[in-house]
Amino acid sequence: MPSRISDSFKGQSQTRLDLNTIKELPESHAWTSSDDHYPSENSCNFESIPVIDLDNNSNNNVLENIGHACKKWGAFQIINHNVSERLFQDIEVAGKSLFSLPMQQKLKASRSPEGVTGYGVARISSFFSKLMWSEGFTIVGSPIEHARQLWPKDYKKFCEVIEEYEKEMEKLAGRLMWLMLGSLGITKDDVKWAVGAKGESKGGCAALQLNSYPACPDPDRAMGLAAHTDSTILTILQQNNTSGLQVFQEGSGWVTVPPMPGALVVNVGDLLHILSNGSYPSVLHRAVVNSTRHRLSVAYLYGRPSGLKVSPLPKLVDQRHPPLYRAVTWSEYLRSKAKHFDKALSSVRLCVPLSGFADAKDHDGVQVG
Ligand SMILES: O=C(O)CCC(=O)C(=O)O
Ligand SMILES: [Fe+2]
Repeated sequence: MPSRISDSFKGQSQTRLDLNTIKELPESHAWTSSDDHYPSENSCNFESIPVIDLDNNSNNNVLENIGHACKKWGAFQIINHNVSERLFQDIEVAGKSLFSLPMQQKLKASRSPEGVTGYGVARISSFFSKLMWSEGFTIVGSPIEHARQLWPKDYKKFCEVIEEYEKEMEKLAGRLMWLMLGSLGITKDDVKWAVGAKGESKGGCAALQLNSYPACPDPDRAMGLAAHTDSTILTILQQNNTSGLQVFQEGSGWVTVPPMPGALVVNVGDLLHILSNGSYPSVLHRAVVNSTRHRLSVAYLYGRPSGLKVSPLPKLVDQRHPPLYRAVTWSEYLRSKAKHFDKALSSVRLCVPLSGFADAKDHDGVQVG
């Protein structure tokens, strides 16, 4: 078992296999039905996560809809979020230009064994015996260092797009956090650490994760990204008009989140589950692959400055609702995740709610990333 978060990033050499050119699924990537959450396990498509219109002028009840979605699903899609279609196109072009580079070039920007950023296999790979059908690139802040290694003469456009995308996502993530907390009756007065001296939202700490899933010769036996929850407050995902994301719902199993042009997927992460004192489930999700289309996804992973403690918000705690988790800093939680993986939440848990979890389940026993 790895003991530090960086340990879970190891395994760079496996990325030398170029998934874009392989014609037959190698044994190393062939999941078997004895694996937890086998890729072709039944998925249900009747009902999926709600779509919420963020347009301030529309008459819908945004707070109520968001609260309901967070409690029932831990995820929802948003439209009218004010992020331009042009920026979606730009980030897609930037991601595709990165992943279509020759393998030798991509490896120049490899995540180092101690590092967090750069090119490599899925961060959760070390917890599984089979490899995943994907490659990724993680960015925190400016990507300039790695971009220079990838395109020594021509890295500026990539950096500009990434930085613009990060800026837009930071604004949107702050807005979403207050909406998600707001529907629990939490205001800025209740969360002093998230508000600056002038009442503005203090920026969180975030990472941008580009994921590439090449078309796969045997998609029923391959896994794009195995089941996990995010160690974030919330995640905002763009899934480039190609289906692949699935969320787990007790009773329904794996539910496909259909791509909608221009929409973004928002999901609750482990830190918001803790802040909400268990009211919001941090949804278990995964990405499956297909035989014809390359899929790119862009995840904005929104957390907290690493030294700040996160604990159940006092307003959500009373005699009938004792605090379910102890206070943890983001960095402490990430270390716990790297070590305990699917048991990270229970490693900081104080007790189980009297009524059981509001969410589908406690995540013990399933893979969490
Ligand atoms: O590609 C997807 O649909 C999911 C990506 C994801 O879950 C992640 O990057 O954490
Ligand atoms: Fe995720």
